[in-house]
Amino acid sequence: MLEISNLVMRFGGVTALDSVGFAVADNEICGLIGPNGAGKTSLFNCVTRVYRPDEGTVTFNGEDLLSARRHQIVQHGIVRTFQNLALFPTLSVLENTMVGAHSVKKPHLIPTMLGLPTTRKARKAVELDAWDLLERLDLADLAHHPAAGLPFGTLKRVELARALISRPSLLLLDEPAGGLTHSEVNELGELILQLRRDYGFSALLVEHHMGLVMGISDHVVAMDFGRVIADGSPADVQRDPAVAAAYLGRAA
Ligand SMILES: Nc1ncnc2c1ncn2[C@@H]1O[C@H](COP(=O)(O)OP(=O)(O)OP(=O)(O)O)[C@@H](O)[C@H]1O
Repeated sequence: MLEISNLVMRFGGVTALDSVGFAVADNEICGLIGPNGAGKTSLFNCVTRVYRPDEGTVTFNGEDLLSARRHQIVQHGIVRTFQNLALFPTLSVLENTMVGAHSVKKPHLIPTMLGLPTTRKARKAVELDAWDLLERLDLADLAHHPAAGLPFGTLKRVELARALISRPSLLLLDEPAGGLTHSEVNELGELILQLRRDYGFSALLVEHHMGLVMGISDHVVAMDFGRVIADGSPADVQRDPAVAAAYLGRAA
């Protein structure tokens, strides 16, 4: 589904990505790990067209993603969540969820939310869909609560709802476990697996929490200094001496 090949990204003298290549299959959760500075965020930013790589190709279902513009990525069925969340604090949980539908099929939704005229029927359909997701994510009781003031773990679920309303075929999850407690991380892992069963998507999961990555990934790619140093099953990558050396090297 997603194929990354020979990707090179340089920032002045720093080579953030050095001939990176790997693939994510349909309906697969692919964990992307590596110590700080390994190049994970740069890779995410190339796939979502925030950055334009210097060399290499990224294709999604056979289509060249690098020729797409940044705002077109979502139309390819690719949606990303953010490490530090990217919700609108004054909008309600329901409205934040509905915003996710805007960029794909309903470009008129934002004017609706701002009180400008648009088709009421279209808004209603998106709202019903949002309610379904909120029920599914145990957020329905908070639907009219503003995002501001809600616990971090709850906001992470709101972000998932917003990502899923566009029914992505590829979800890019940027450190979803960051800031969560141990039990919240376990619940999040279960939730991601359940949501994949219910909605069907592939995911590329950048994560430092090894328990989560190894627990839910079908396949793990490890990076260090901009290169892929291991690519295989969670068990194989965990046992790989190059991976252990990369983490120990950084810790020393
Ligand atoms: N915009 C930028 N300008 C200059 N250098 C950058 C930029 N973005 C990343 N880099 C450099 O590229 C390398 C890879 O960084 P990147 O953020 O992709 O790593 P990472 O694996 O996501 O790290 P972390 O786990 O800490 O988020 C690092 O050396 C970093 O300093």
